[in-house]
Amino acid sequence: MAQYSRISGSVGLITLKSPPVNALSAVVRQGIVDTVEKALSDPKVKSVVICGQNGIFCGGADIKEFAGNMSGPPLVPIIHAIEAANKPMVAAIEGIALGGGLELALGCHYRVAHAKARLGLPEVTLGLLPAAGGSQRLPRLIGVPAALDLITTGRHVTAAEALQLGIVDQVTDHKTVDVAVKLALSVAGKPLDARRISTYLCPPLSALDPLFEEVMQKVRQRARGAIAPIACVQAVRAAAALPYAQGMEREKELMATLFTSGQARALQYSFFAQRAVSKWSTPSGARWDTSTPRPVHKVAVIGLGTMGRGIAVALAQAGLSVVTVEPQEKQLMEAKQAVSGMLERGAKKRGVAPPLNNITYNSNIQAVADVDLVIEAVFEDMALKKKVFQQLSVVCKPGTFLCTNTSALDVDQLASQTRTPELVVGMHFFAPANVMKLLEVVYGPRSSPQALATAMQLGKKIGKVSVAVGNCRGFVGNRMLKPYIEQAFFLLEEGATPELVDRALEEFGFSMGIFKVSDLSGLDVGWRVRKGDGLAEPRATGQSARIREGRRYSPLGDLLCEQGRFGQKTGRGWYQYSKPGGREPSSDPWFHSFLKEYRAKHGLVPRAIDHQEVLERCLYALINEGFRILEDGIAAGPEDIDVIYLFGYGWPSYRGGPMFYAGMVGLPKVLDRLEHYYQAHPDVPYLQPCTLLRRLVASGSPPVHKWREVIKKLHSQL
Ligand SMILES: CC(C)(COP(=O)(O)OP(=O)(O)OC[C@H]1O[C@@H](n2cnc3c(N)ncnc32)[C@H](O)[C@@H]1OP(=O)(O)O)[C@@H](O)C(=O)NCCC(=O)NCCSC(=O)CC(=O)CCCCCCCCCCCCC(=O)O
Ligand SMILES: NC(=O)C1=CN([C@@H]2O[C@H](COP(=O)(O)OP(=O)(O)OC[C@H]3O[C@@H](n4cnc5c(N)ncnc54)[C@H](O)[C@@H]3O)[C@@H](O)[C@H]2O)C=CC1
Repeated sequence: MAQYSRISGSVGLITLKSPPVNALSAVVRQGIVDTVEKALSDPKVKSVVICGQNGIFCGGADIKEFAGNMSGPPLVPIIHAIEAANKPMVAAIEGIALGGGLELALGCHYRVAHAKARLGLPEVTLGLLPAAGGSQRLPRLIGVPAALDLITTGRHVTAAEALQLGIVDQVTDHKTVDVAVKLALSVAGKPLDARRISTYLCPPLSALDPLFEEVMQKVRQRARGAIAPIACVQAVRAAAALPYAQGMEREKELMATLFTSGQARALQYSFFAQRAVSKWSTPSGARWDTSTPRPVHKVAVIGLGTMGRGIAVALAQAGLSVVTVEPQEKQLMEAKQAVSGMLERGAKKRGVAPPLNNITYNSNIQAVADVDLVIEAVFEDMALKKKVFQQLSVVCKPGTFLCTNTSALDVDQLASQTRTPELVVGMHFFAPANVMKLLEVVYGPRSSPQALATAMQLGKKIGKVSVAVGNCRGFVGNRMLKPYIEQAFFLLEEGATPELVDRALEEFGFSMGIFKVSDLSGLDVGWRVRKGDGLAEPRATGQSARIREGRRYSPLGDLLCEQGRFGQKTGRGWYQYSKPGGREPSSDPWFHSFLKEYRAKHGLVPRAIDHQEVLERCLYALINEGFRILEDGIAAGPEDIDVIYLFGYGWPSYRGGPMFYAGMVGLPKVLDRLEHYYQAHPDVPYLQPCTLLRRLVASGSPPVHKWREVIKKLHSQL
């Protein structure tokens, strides 16, 4: 709703009231219509201030309404009426003015912002464009280049930047409404024609066509198949080229296409999924709202390799005190230099002082005696990790939470090395740990709700999207990756090339295909794991090299590693590079003839493989494992899996994550294709459709937000 009052004798005050972010729901929009009418018809009122309650101006349209039938008065005529008003309208922006919230403010004649406010048009991140006049008014106000930047990226700007760009007229540290009222009093009765942004012409540009061509090319490249950023450019182009009324028609037309698109549905699902995962629960009944985290001020990081360095940086940047331990003297020195460099570069970007003093560097584990929480990041070696956990259990003060950054090992086995297994959880970061947003927080059977709550809270504090997951080999993300990679290897055996597989995946929207990713992260990583599992050893004579434990196996990755081809680091892998450490992959004739020989040796007759088969086999195998994870209760719901893939594995955001994508494709189709491929490859158990998928299809393939009911039923029957 919106509340109306008259203050300082002649100022009408309209307050948006719709917690938590004063979104523009149908009721709020109706409230604005009614209160604006009241203010304009009251002869005592000479000017009007619009603000939001609880220090928040407005978070934009109510995104939940987009999924249903939109009712209530539309926003565009409301904003037109505000702009056309014959009394000055002033927006008092506190907290946020986002999307429709900023568009509402742009309809006002004046804008005052609090110094801590953030403003932006983030519609593109929801698969939309600013269609309440934002794409037409912003370029008229601040010029085409700056508007293009804001609208195509959706980035928020601070009040200071907004002032510099000309979005707001005034920034204040004081009470924003008071300052806005003062301004409203001072401009009462003054002419308003020059304050109506829709009447402006965009600031002239000398070469409009080349500018838009260049921007479009850049945006297309960055969008990797997303349609909203392209539509945003087209809308701004209309603002630059057409009179306002025609520009608005174009904005409406473009929005109509986006509004009903699958991409918009996926991105809006992902917005709510991100928020849903913070409301975690476990099969044993622990929940986010009944578990109290303990405050964490001082954290230890054990092992300053690739991961330990990034984790230490993320912690220090969030203001935590960090104690690092690295026994190798040379490694310690190198790490100190690398960490300081990362902190300095990060601080320069953010315009703050580098938090170098937040970190101490030690070679002795005794240094961690007084920390609140430890994150172990030593080599992926169970025996070593066990030893470290035994030491930590002795050295740390009572009550210290002990966390491991293992990517796949059993968290419970590590817990059993300590005297306090209830304080042990996994905190699985992703490389580079100071950049990647995802954190899997892994609870074992003995982890206490408080330990889980504390790790989740710490994740939030350091800016991660944290997802609580159960303990199993590879947890959620890496467990699902295994069948995906395996299918890619099998496709090579059957006739595909790394180039073909990668192209199919990149056209789907991944920034890199699986073979390029493998070259980047190093083939030796998986090789070591397979060797640890006894899979990568050469077979005794008579045993097939392509069968392990009764299942199909591809030794292709192992064979490359035996040749010293570890990917980018050695300059050779699935592709070739100009030098060790080179970044640009190119097709490698050596690999192609090696593959030919390999197929001939194993009697494999290559066949033509198309993009559809690549996508179906790789992605459906991964999705099937996702269903198994839900069946096993390792992830609480499909949103958890989707968020993990969106933030940790480069899944294209406009496809909503693998489980959402399965729903979009249609569960019966996914089931049918898995059945087809399993029939063709009965020695690949990952392709056998799992019970939950069958059960969902049998229940009429409900939408993704209803899956939890089916999962619950399935669990109660097991
Ligand atoms: C606001 C935030 C920055 C706050 O962040 P934080 O404090 O971290 O809190 P959160 O946990 O994120 O959020 C708290 C709580 O609030 C919920 N929430 C937040 N924002 C919204 C919102 N806008 N709508 C609904 N709910 C919201 C959030 O979900 C949390 O609740 P919980 O899930 O229960 O925990 C941050 O939240 C944020 O960034 N929010 C999103 C801001 C945003 O993106 N705003 C833009 C929205 S889109 C918009 O404004 C567009 C318009 O206004 C255009 C209007 C024109 C529409 C025209 C439609 C006509 C189409 C014609 C097509 C015709 C087709 C046909 O022919 O049929
Ligand atoms: N590299 C990656 O992309 C990811 C790795 N991980 C996991 O993170 C952990 C660390 O991996 P990386 O950083 O890649 O390894 P790394 O090999 O780069 O670094 C490991 C570090 O641990 C140190 N170390 C060894 N024994 C130690 C001890 N007893 N005490 C203190 N430090 C000791 C080593 O000297 C080395 O500096 C592993 O469990 C790995 O599986 C998790 C996510 C991603």
